Amino acid sequence: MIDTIRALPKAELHLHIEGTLEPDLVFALARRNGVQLPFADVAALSRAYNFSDLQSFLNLYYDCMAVLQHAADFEDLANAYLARAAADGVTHVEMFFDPQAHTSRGIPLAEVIAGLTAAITTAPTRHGVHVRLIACFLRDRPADEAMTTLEALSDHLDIVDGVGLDSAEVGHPPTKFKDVFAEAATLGLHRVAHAGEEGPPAYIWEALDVLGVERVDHGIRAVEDPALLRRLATDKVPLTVCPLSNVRLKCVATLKDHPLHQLLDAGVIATINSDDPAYFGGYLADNYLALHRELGTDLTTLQTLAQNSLDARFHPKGS
Ligand code: HPA
Ligand SMILES: [Zn+2]
Repeated sequence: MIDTIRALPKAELHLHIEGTLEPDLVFALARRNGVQLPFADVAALSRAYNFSDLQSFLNLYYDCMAVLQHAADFEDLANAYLARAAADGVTHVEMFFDPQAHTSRGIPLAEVIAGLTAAITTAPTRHGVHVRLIACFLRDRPADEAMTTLEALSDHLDIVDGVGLDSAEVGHPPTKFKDVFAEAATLGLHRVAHAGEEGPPAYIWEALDVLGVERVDHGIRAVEDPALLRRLATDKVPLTVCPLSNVRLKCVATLKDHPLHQLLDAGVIATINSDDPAYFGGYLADNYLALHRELGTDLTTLQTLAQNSLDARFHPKGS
């Protein structure tokens, strides 16, 4: 089955490049950059991958980023991910990155973008993968900081063509970023937002109605609201669902409890994605395989999910 899954052409539309930082690369980059880590070795770090919720993951996710210092680190990180994605049959990635997680540590935005750009421009020939960037604002930081970040991003619209919203969801509703997303729309940027991962269905409505998002990241709590399911289905707003992430962050108790099939039965366009694969126990094909094994998702449905991911791209021709 894994070979059949890998052979399906697919897009990855919900992937945080910082979430592809594997423990061995954390230690290699720490050595290269002289960064002191609070973990003795790879095994000790791996043992910390036992999360109770989104925040417990975010704490480790931000800590590990300390090793990302120079453009070459971001380039190596992206190349390592793209090699794995290509092996999984990924042909197109709309890749998230978190500018403020780096600028707040004193790493210039230009350094981050230079490294990612180096990997992205060689990706079609090196990995057979087309890549675009979506810059996510950290929703637990002030909205005016997001606006300043957007201004800085406006110098890089050749490679960044969308904005998103991530980090700690509950207590930080989409409306907080109304003005930032309005400005992003004026700049011609695509708009997405994490909503309904831990937060309530009301946050998904806000993402749609206040931020004008074209896709919803996660969105699984839409199953609690029949009117919202009808809205997503009628307006054909894709959800970027991340099954292994939802289990690891305890948004669902087990994969058997995952609402994917309810979403599909309601006519919602769902796609499958790996979110932060280094932290959540699997890359894209692992997510498809886990659905098949544990949720009973049949091959026809897996094919539909893969096709949905291609249809939900912002850049259908891979440009
Ligand atoms: O799944 C996520 N949710 C919110 N913020 C994030 N930042 C990286 N991954 C995530
Ligand atoms: Zn995410």
